[in-house]
Parts: sequence; C-alpha cells; structure tokens
Amino acid sequence: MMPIRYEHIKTCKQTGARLGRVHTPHGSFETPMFMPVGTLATVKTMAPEELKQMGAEIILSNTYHLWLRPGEDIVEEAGGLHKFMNWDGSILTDSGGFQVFSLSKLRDIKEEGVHFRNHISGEKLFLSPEKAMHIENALGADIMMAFDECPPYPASHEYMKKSVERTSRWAERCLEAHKRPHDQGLFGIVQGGEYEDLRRQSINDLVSMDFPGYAVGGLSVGEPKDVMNRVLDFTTPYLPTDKPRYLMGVGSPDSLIDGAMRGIDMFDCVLPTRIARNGTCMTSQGRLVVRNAKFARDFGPIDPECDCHTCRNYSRAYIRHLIKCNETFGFRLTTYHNLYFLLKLMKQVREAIREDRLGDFREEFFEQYGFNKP
Ligand SMILES: Nc1nc(=O)c2cc3nc(NCCN4CCCCC4)[nH]c3cc2[nH]1
Ligand SMILES: [Zn+2]
Repeated sequence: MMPIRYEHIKTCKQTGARLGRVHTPHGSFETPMFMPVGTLATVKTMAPEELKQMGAEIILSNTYHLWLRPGEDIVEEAGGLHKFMNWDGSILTDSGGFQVFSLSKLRDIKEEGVHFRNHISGEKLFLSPEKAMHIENALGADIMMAFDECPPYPASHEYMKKSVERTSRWAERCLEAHKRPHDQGLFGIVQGGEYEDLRRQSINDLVSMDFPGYAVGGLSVGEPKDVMNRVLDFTTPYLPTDKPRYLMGVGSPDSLIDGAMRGIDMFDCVLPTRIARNGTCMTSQGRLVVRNAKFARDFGPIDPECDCHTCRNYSRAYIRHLIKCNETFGFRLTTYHNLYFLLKLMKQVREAIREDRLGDFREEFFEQYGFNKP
C-alpha cells in the first residue's frame, strides 16, 4: 500500500493559498479540494458514477456510523469500503471523535476512551483509539483520522489544555494500533480551540509523531467565522509544508475560500448535501430556496451560470414541484447541483492560485454571492 504523498505545485503570490496534489493508493487529486460526505457509505442520493461525472475525487465516510450500521466486519468481508460502495476514487474516514461528542448526549471521557450511548438504540458503547483504529483498518480507507476529542465551543483554557494533552496521548496510541506502517494514511488532528498556545502545543506534539498529514480539528463547532479565520492564521503556518492540511467540517463557499487563503488543502462538510434535501441551492448569486412559491412558474435553471446536469436539463419550477411533493428525484437534482457548485468553486480557486489572483477572485465571488452585503 503506497503512502500518502503531498506534492506542492505553487503558492499564490497574492495570498497564502497553495496549489498541490495529494497522492493516495486510489489515485491523486489537486488541492485545494472539497470532499463530499458519504457518512453511511453513500453520498446521499448520488451514484458513484455521478460523483465521478461532477468531478469528485475523494469522499468521506464515517467510522462511528459504519461501526453501528452495518458493522465494520461486514464491510471488511465485502473487501473494504471501496468495493462495498463501488467507489474507486480515494476515501477518507473520520474516526468517530466528533460524532461521539456531537451525537451522544450521555458520554464519559476517560483516559482509556469514551463511554457513551448509541444515538439510535441507546445501548452503552465504548470507543477508544485502539477500537477506532481497528474499525478504520477494517473499513480500509486511503486516509484515516486519529481518534481525538473535539471539545465544545467555547471551552475554558484549563479544559482545553487537558483535552489537547489527552488527544496527543490518544494520537500516540493510534499510531501504535494502526495496522499499516507508520506513514500509511493516518492523519493527526490538531486541537486547542481558540488558544494560540494550545494550538502550538498540539502541533508540536503531533508533528513530533510525524504523521503523513494533519487535520485542523475543533473548528466549525459554532464559533464565529472570524474566530475560525483567526485560529487558522496562527495554526496553519506551523504545520509542515510538505504534508496535506485538512480543515474538518467546513463547506460554505466563503469559508472554503478563506480556508484556502490560509493554506488549507482539503475540506469536507455535509452542508451542500444536507441543505439540498430541504430544497436550498448554492448559486453564483447566493443561496436560492427553490421550494419558494416565487419559483412556481420559473422555467429557468437553478443557476444560469452553472453548466451542471441539473441546470442544463431541469427548471426551477420542475425542481420546486418535486421538492414540494417530497419526490426523491428532486433531492437528487439539488444535491448534484450543490456538489457540482462547490467542486467547481474549488477548481476556480485552483485556477486563481495558478494565476496569483486568489485575493481578486475572493472579492469578485463575495460580491456576486452577496457575502459583502451589510
Ligand atoms: N475527528 C474529528 N475531530 C474534529 O475536531 C472535528 C471537528 C469538526 N467540526 C465539524 N463541523 C461540522 C459542522 N457541520 C456544518 C454543517 C451542518 C452540520 C455540522 N465537523 C468536524 C469533524 C471533526 N472530526
Ligand atoms: Zn447546476
């Protein structure tokens, strides 16, 4: 199994954004890149061939959810996630760290791991670095995330310091338990909340363990966007330049551009697929709620500037009708468009980096999308 390798291509002269390529055992992809989320081994309502058609090259799945249903043993018996879901591109699995903290009300964090209740059945469960590594190795993704604690926002410096130190000890245990050789696909997750000293401590701990890639965790957990950007300003410059950097849980157009400008290479978020299923679309003119009555007789495309399959073949009126009738095809059309929109945005960001004009692109995009409107 080949290791994960980051290839730096160029840094934008106008901003700190970098154009690169990440090589994995299932192919390589240019960065900055957005990763559609397929929590239960499916990017909801999308077929793998549609994901390929829209330009997706790496998708996410989730250790916690697949452990519960269908069970990692079944996925392993199928030959791993790629075969199970018929996806031959790259796959990244999150470790369950976030899901345990976001889904389970009753949880008890101990040094050995986390005791909590199954968010579906209520049964008592236990996840640890070793258990998470066992599950992720059974799932067989190209990139696996270490088991960490994603603390709530806000959290006291005292709590955050204890949490960072435990997450670093857990990272060490993940490396020990990881079945593949040291540099094969295990990313460390930097924590530390909004505290610069703790972010630096987390980076120093994890970089000393020499992971093949690093995620910035503990963000997109309710903090204002300027806090996220400030944390990135004093975090990404201290991450290794020759390794991929992944900002977890970020997927709004403005945060993707601002994250790229701060040196982030990889992003994931359920936002585009989640809002699609309630009839909200991302367009070049901002968000459009297609179920709104004003589109009942609008026979134009979701986005006149979009050349995706949905926008070339279906009207706002038709999609509104399907969404109002809870027709699955309507959710497929909005999901395809939203994912295509973000994947195309990332392509435009990469182009802007090539041409040293990401700052200008940000201005134009924000203006048109309406982010600058007071
Ligand atoms: N292992 C792990 N560690 C994290 O610190 C982490 C931090 C994260 N922060 C998010 N934010 C997701 C926000 N999302 C926005 C759209 C609606 C649903 C929630 N996802 C995350 C996933 C994460 N996974
Ligand atoms: Zn479209």
